[in-house]
Amino acid sequence: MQTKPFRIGTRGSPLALAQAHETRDRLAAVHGLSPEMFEVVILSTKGDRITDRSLAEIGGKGLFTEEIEQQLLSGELDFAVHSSKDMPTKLPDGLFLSAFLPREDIRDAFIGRTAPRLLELPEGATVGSSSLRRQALIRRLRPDINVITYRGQVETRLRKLAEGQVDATLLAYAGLKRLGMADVPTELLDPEEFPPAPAQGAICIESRIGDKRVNDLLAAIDDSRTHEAVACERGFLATLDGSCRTPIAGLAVSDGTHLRFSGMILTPDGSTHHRITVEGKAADAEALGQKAGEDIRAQAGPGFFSSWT
Ligand SMILES: NCc1[nH]cc(CCC(=O)O)c1CC(=O)O
Repeated sequence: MQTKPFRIGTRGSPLALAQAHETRDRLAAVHGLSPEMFEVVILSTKGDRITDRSLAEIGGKGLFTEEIEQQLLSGELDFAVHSSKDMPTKLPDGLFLSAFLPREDIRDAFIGRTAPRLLELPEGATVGSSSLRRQALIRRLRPDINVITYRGQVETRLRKLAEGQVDATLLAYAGLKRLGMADVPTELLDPEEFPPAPAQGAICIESRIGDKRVNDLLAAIDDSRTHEAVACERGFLATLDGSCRTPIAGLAVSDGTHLRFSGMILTPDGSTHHRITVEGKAADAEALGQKAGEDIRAQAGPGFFSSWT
């Protein structure tokens, strides 16, 4: 039997730690293991160290994952826990997303200081968000709003808001709930009008391909519906060459047999957008997402994408 603890890699933010602890607790419970059989190893990533520039400026890909993946590949870690939303669509050779926890609420939360709802903000109000998707969606609904880049951990963003640096901000409701801050939002945005980022609200586990001992352990907590939904959303993102530079939204729902995906792409100024919906077998999740990506690309035409560069 295994005697050395499994080493779990995570970032050190309160949200990352909450996610790693939830994963550890689920694994311990399902396998009847003591929590001491899991050691949570905290690593700092480039994304944690650079907080004064937007993710798009730094060049989003792998910012929150690179250091952790190196340690997975070298065998320092057995697996890593991430927000699926932060994962590049292409992983390093030898690694894969082996399991997904049951998805949290997928909605974006609006936290308003000078008005409780996005559409009620005063003319010309300032909203802080570093996400190009949120920036574009805000501008689509409220072109008068001044959107400013706004990064840092959830706690930092809420402090800046309380200090009056902005009128409002947006955060994933999932993260707030995991931090015990479910009552912070003043509005939960309708996912039809304000669709989430691909993979929002889903915790994933990354591990080595072929590491049977670890992957068997992880398979026991994999939520297959979340796994299928995120595979579809990431297929969409990958086909559109998604990085943090692109305003892309997408949400799939799987009932285990059937899957339905809706995606949206916008110009960064929110003036133009396209939507797509596809349905099919849950088993074809990734291919369905890719097809949605190809179809929306054709629908939008090449002129649309010049706004992204
Ligand atoms: N690095 C940003 C990030 N990655 C995952 C989450 C939230 C949790 C989730 O979507 O699972 C957040 C913060 C936010 O968008 O508010």
